[in-house]
Order: sequence, then C-alpha cells, then structure tokens
Amino acid sequence: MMYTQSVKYVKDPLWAWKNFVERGIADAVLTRPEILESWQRCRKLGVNAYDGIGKDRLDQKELQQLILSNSQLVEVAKPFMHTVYQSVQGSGFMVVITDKEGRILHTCGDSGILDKAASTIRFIKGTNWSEQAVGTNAIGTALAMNKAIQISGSEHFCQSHHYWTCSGAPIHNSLGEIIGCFDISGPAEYVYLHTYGMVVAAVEAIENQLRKEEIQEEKNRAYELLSAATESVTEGLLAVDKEGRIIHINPVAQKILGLSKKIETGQLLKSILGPNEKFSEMAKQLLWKTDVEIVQDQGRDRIHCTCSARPFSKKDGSIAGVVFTLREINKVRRLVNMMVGATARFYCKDIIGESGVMKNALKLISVAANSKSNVLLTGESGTGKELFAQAIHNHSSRTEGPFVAVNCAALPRELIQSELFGYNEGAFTGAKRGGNPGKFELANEGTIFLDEIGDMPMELQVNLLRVLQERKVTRVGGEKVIPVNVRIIAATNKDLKRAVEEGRFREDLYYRLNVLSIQIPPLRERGKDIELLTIHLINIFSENLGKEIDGAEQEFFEAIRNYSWPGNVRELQNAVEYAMNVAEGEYLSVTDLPRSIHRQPNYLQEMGEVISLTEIERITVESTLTRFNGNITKTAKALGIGRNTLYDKLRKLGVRA
Ligand SMILES: Nc1ncnc2c1ncn2[C@@H]1O[C@H](COP(=O)(O)OP(=O)(O)OP(=O)(O)O)[C@@H](O)[C@H]1O
Repeated sequence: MMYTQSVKYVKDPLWAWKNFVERGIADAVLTRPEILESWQRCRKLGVNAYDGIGKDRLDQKELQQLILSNSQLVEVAKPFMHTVYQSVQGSGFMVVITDKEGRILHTCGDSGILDKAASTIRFIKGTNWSEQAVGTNAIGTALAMNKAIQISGSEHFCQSHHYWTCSGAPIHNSLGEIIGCFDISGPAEYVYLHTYGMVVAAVEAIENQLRKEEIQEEKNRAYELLSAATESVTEGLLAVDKEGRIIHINPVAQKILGLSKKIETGQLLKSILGPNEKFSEMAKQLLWKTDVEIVQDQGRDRIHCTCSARPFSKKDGSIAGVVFTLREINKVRRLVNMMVGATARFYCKDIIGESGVMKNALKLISVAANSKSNVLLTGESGTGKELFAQAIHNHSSRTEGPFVAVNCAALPRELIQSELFGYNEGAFTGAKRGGNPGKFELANEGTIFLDEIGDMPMELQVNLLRVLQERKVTRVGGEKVIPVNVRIIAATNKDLKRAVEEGRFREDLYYRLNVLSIQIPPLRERGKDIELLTIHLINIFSENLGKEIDGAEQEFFEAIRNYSWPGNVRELQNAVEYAMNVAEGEYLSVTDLPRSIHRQPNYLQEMGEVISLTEIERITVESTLTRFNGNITKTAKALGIGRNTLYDKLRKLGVRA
C-alpha cells in the first residue's frame, strides 16, 4: 500500500500542489525549493489558488503610455521575440515581454494560442502577470527571484494555469537593474527544456543590444557636449586626421578660414582650401607647435592667422590626427592699427565698377598687390585713389601691417617734415615731451599712402627721396637713424610729368614713385558704372539714414547720365546723399537732386528753357560747393573770389553751404 501510495505520489505532482493549497503541507521532496518559496509568497500575498485570471489590466490609453515609457526595451526586444517565435512557430507557443513589474508590453505567437491565453486566463497586453496578481508563473517568479526559471503545469500556484508551461528570464540594464522580463509560454504537455535555453539566450542578446545602444547614446551625448563646448569658445578649432580630412571644425575656425558653406566631416581640407593649404602639411608632421603664422589665399581674400597644433592619439597610442587652435591675426593687428588710426577698410570687392576702363584698373590692383614696388595712382579728385590704395594694401603681404594715409596738400609746409619723419623732444617750440614718431615710423611693416604728392614742396622732396633710397628716417632734431620697412603708394590728381618738365617736381623722385602706375578713370568715362554706383549708394544710404528708398525714377538716371561729374564718385556720393535726405517718395525723383545737377545749362538748353543770370550764378555756386564737399576756401578759390564774397553770394542766392 505504502509502495502504491508512493508510486502515485511520484507520478502525480498535482498531489503536492493540493497538499500545499488545501492542507498547507509543503512537500520539499516533490516540489523544487524555488517553487515552494514562491507558493509561500503567494499565500502570504493572499493569492486565490483557484483563480489566476488576469484582472489587473490597463485600459488602452494607459497601455500606450506604458509602452511609450518602455519604448527602448520594446523596440530592442521585438526583433528577438520574432526570431524566437519563428523557431517555435506552429508548436502552440507564444513569446511575451513585460515591464519590470510584470505587466505585458508585447506578445507574438500562433493565433490559436494567443486566443486561448486571452480567453481562458486573460494573458494579454496590459495585464499584470506578477506573482501578486496571478500567483507563481515564469514571469512573476523570475522577476521576484531575479533569475531565469521554467514553471510547468501544477507548479503554477493558480489552478487555471496548470494547462501551461512557461519559461521566463529578467532583463537588466547596464547597471544590473531589472527593466523587464522575457517569456515563452505554451501548453504544459509540450514542455521542453530548450525553451528555457532560448529565453536565456534571447535575454542575453537583448541586454547586449541595449548596452550597445547605451554606448552609442553615450557617444552621441559626448559628441553633442563637445560640439556645444567648441562652439562656445572664441578661438577657432580644427581637428584633422593624418590624411588632412576634417574630423571637427567649429564656427570660429570656419569664419577665420573664410568658409561659408556647411563643412562635412571627412572632407579633405585641400578640396576646401585649395591645394596650397598649410594645415595638412602640419598635420602630417605630427608635431606640437605654438603660434605659427599662417598666410592662406582664399579666393579674393588672404587669411592671416596664428595657429597652434596639438597631435592626439588613438587608444593604442598611435597618432590619430592634429587639433589646430586658430586666432585671426588681422583682427588683432587691425584692432591695434585702428587704435592708432592706421587701418585700411577697403578690398577689391568694395570697388564698384564693371566698365571696361575700370576692369583694366582693377586688374592692375592685383598686379600691384602681388608686387613689392612703389605705386603711383593718378586720377581726378574723388575718383577713388585712396580706395585703390587701401585695396592694394589689403591684398598685399603687408595686410596685417598698418596703412597710414598722409594728405601732403593738407599739411602746413612747415609741419610736413616733422609729420613724415617725426621729431625729438625740444626739436622746436611746442614739441611734445618725449618727441613723436613720424608717419613713416608708424607705417613700419605696412604701407604709407602719400596723397596729393604733387603738392609736396620741392625742398622736402629730396628728404623723401632719401628715405626711399635708404629706407631709414632721422627725426627732426635727432641724430639716430631709424630703419623703416615701408611700401609707398603715392597719388596725385595733377599731371606729375608736366610738373617734372616745369621743374616743380623732382625727376628722380618721380621715377622712384612711378614704378607701377595705375590711372583711375574719371566717372564721366565710366558709362554704366554711374548707374551701378548710384544703386550701390542708394542701398548704403537707405541703411545709414534708416530711409526706405527702393530706387530712382527714369528721369533721375537720365539726369545723372547727362551730368559730367567734375567731382567724380565723391560728388555722386554727395548728390545721392542729398537726394536721399530730401526725397519724400519711395523712389528718388530728378527733383530730389541738387539743382546744380538736374538743371545744368546743357540739360536746360535741350528743353529750350531760358534761364536768368542769377539762376546761372546759383547753379554755378551750388555745383562748385558740391564738388568741393562744402569746403568754402576751395570753392571760393575755384570760383576766383574771396571767402567773404562767397559768403555774401550764398546769403543773397539763398544757398546753404
Ligand atoms: N569705384 C568705387 N566704388 C565705390 N566707392 C567708390 C569708388 N570710387 C570712389 N568711391 C568712394 O568715393 C569717395 C572718394 O574716393 P577717394 O577718397 O578714394 O577718392 P580720391 O581719388 O582719393 O579723392 P581725392 O583726390 O579728393 O583725395 C570715397 O568715399 C570712396 O569710398
């Protein structure tokens, strides 16, 4: 009897479940310890062994939210669930993942088994499958034990689960925290040990994938942090590999290098900066360098910067590339030059002009910029001689040095010497303590622009010639010889050749200065440039004056084309500024121009109008004033009258100076 009983005991594990549930007897021989422990937990939690139907279920909205907050787990696990399901497909199994509490997030399986699980025990998405909710089961118990487990038939605490076998394993994040559970469930009659193995393998694969994604995210975060950090520094940063491919470039470096387009990593620096770029060469040398000066041609501009190089290595110690730190020199030096009033603002791109004569003159700017010789600019007043001189300086190798402009005609005769060459303390009454450097000293390493050189007194021309020959100056009242490295650009609106012939200008000085000569054409010979310049000026003044003027009427353009512009671009500038100030409409009209321009005699004659002598006088005075920029002395001189007479006339004619 005992034997029969013991055979029955062994063959019917249900007996152990009944003994526990109905009589409270724990059979440690027949029941695995982890199952017994789970049953004991279930009893303590008050789980009904005759129930097991999933009652704690989320509604659709709550389920969506839960899936969203576990989206990474779901997205990573789904392909693995699918792979596992494919290998058990048709055998009545289903695959499930839950969140860390045991709530079902996703299922896949044969439709028959999914239906059965739903209709018999409500084993469906959104249901809580923890031990507390439905007793001992692979999901709830694996989560409670933090260990993989297979549970079959009457090992389940709830009777309604005895039909099932399930294998579950907890899923962990990289910190070892439980984030979910992976489970395979099916009919208990098909219990296979390998489903347990599949669950363990799937969880390992999911955890690996999650770790990979975490590492990638970590990398992305680090990259974003690096980008934010490099974007906030005031220096340019450029990282390149040994082949000269860009690894990283910050906006300041892009600006210093004059790169406006978006730069992709992996691009070769040579393809962006041209074959002569210097960085790739430095990157190849893999040396630490500090504050090396780099001069780089970039289109029409020339980039000057200081650059420090720091090689960086890979994990294995081999050099991966170089990080360059860039600082714009031009800016620093220009700032200093600006403080001493010695900067050139204009480049070729600022010179407006597309007429043939201007194109030729512009070509010569490049020739002059690339040469070391002195330059003589000739052209009428206001044609842009200083503009040309600045552009030559800015495109030359001296661009980072000072640009010092001296108007020889504006300097009182007795001061020219000390202005140009400087003076020592006590050189003359009123001399500053400590003396003063002259323009040549201030222009050292840069360019000196000697405007209106034709007005330089004969006795000083010889001193200038000496400086040109010896490249040294001696201050007034001093003995020390100071070496100067200065390039000279001289300009004149006079016929210097005739001045030489007439003995007013030294021939030797003329030839010294006139090595490269550029003749700037008068505005009246520049055809379509007059309109181009007018449009350019309207745009500039619209911005400066804060006035919205969109252009000019046809008659306006006719009038400016008909006028002869003795004061050239400067006069045009004044006329457009005047018109912009008086204009009331959206477009400049011919009547907005100074009367001297829109009512000049030729123009009126064409219209057959007769004008009075007073009117002619007014027009002449107005146009001369405009030409000389409102300068009373020059206007009076040009009209051949005294300053007081001019004031009288202005009053009588009602003309404002
Ligand atoms: N081609 C041009 N494009 C744009 N602006 C110009 C051009 N030519 C001259 N200008 C402008 O006209 C004005 C007069 O030019 P600039 O002072 O260079 O002439 P200049 O020949 O040196 O005159 P001056 O002989 O009286 O010293 C400046 O404001 C200059 O910017």
